[in-house]
Amino acid sequence: MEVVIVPDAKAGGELIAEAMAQLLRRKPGALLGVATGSTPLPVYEALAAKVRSGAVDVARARIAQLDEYVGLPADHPESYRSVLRREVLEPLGIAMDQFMGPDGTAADVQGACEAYDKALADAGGVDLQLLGIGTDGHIGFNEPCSSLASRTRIKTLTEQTRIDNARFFDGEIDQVPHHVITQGIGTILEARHLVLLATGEGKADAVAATVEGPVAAVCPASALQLHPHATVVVDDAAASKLKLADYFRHTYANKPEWQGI
Ligand SMILES: N[C@@H]1[C@@H](O)[C@H](O)[C@@H](COP(=O)(O)O)O[C@@H]1O
Repeated sequence: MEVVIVPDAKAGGELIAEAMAQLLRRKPGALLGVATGSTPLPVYEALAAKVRSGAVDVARARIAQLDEYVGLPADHPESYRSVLRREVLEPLGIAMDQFMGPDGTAADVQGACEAYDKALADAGGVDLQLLGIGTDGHIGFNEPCSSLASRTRIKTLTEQTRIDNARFFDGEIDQVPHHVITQGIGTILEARHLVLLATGEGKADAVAATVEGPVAAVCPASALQLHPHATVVVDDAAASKLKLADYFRHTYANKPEWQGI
């Protein structure tokens, strides 16, 4: 696992957008796994700026969704499909037919989950999966004690996650669905490169448990320790509880040859 400590969210966004741009230059049809939440927004803004300036071409890029609420109509403004259309696809100029995600409105939810895992595999797998992290250490919507081998499936949100996400529903927790579909941890671990971005002091405990704690289902993000190419990008505030912060800073500053993350 590589830990990169950046001064602020904007620098983290730029670093990850550049990694995505390098991937797309090598592999124009790459499948990018994207996350929702506030944290990844600087990544999408930096990548859109690169598209506008001609630094990268996303004409053949494909986008895969990480998770979705169950029961919200697909055109609900806070369905993750709508959020990603607004925050990723439209700014990048990527058409919906280059987008894939689980169907949160399916009558057969388990069938939709299995179909999504198959669709990801049939698409050749995710090349780079961007992840945020919940205050309880969740990735996607894999809440604490999710199996580290889990596949895409239905999950029940914790009260804390519903409180955290109520801000997207006019501050009303009752509007936040209880159930979600999420790529499983085993599914996420199949992506070729995992990039987790965490910013702000509120994520410091979760980041410390992810990076320096044991691999344990109680902190689902700690599963990144099992992945051969995982990059954790954190700002100073989110890094504030890392015991090895000085080592991580020193290592990154002295990378012998800059090869991206
Ligand atoms: N399912 C999403 C996660 O993918 C995201 O990482 C998390 C943190 O969001 P934020 O970045 O807004 O803190 O929120 C939701 O639970």
